[in-house]
Amino acid sequence: MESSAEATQRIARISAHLLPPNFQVLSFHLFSIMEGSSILRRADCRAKGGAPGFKVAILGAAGGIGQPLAMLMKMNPLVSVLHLYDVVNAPGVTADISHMDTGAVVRGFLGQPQLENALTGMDLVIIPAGVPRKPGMTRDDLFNINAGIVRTLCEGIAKCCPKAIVNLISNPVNSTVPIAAEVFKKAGMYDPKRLLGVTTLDVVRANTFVAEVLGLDPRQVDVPVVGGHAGVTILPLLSQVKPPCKSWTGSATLSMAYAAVKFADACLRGLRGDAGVVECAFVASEVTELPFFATKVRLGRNGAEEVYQLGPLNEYERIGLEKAKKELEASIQKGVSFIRK
Ligand SMILES: NC(=O)C1=CN([C@@H]2O[C@H](COP(=O)(O)OP(=O)(O)OC[C@H]3O[C@@H](n4cnc5c(N)ncnc54)[C@H](O)[C@@H]3O)[C@@H](O)[C@H]2O)C=CC1
Ligand SMILES: O=C([O-])CC(=O)C(=O)O
Repeated sequence: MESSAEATQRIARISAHLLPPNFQVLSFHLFSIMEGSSILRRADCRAKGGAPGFKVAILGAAGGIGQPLAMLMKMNPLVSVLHLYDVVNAPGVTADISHMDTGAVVRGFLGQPQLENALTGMDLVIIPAGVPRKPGMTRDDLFNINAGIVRTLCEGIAKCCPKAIVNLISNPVNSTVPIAAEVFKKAGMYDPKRLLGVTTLDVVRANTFVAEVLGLDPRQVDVPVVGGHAGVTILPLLSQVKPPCKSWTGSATLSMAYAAVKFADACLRGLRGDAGVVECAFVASEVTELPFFATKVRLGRNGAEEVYQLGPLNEYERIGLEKAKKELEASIQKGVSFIRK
């Protein structure tokens, strides 16, 4: 099989035939630099021609969600710099993604000693780091491992990019968001608008399933999903589905990466100043008596600039809401106590 070095030389030879003579020298020069250099050098080469845009870091970038998420963010025209951090395999994933001929410059960061460099200067930090569920586990079973991981990563954010918008994917989201909030409070930089638990997968799923039942294009369906992101706390408001209607395993990685990108893109459009960017997210909230709750939020230059009320609920949804709040309260408290203990 052709090695990557051989492939690079072959592409260089072909390009040289296709390019005008003055570009041929440049082409060989560039390819020899690329082949002999480190991953970081490759990224720096491209940085000179990099597109304007936002700086985004993915923490846990080598995982089941992290890899497709990194690929999709590399394709996002709003991203100029993409930092890929993980405790394993970050260089390999970075090398692979960096060969995509899109505008964003990609840089890889491996292990705790490189966390601060990964985070410095970032506008948006997306966190899919941590262990996923295995069959038979609840999301809360992940708490013991993921709570510590999220704490460490958020301490890094507090130090290196305190103004960044944070999209938290690691489960259990109902507890990891309160953990992040407590870490940020301790560091004296907590801004509730900038911390968002990603519940987009619930919306994406609800849109897809409802569209299937109604025979519609899922892109035309909008199901608000409120509450939180676990069991009974996930409350789709089917009475508020748009367009209005009369009737009605392992852990996700690819659809979650899609959902994470949909949400991150909305955050970046908000940062850019676009009007009317609205998504569901698990945020600090006064919509119920609980300190955090997932509802529709309007995303702007400062993050979640407006948190929307629930709107009218039917009887079924009101009962669901009470169940959701009970479980959510315990999960939030568990996260808060983890840091305050
Ligand atoms: N919010 C949501 O809707 C969803 C959340 N999830 C959650 O996302 C998380 C990740 O899931 P997968 O990607 O499938 O898991 P995975 O195990 O495939 O990937 C996790 C990655 O995190 C890395 N990691 C572990 N400790 C780290 C640390 N201290 N710093 C940086 N990276 C670290 C691992 O090396 C691995 O590459 C899980 O907690 C899962 O439950 C999954 C699906 C949906
Ligand atoms: O179920 C899991 O463990 C992963 C997750 O949050 C989801 O797929 O909604």
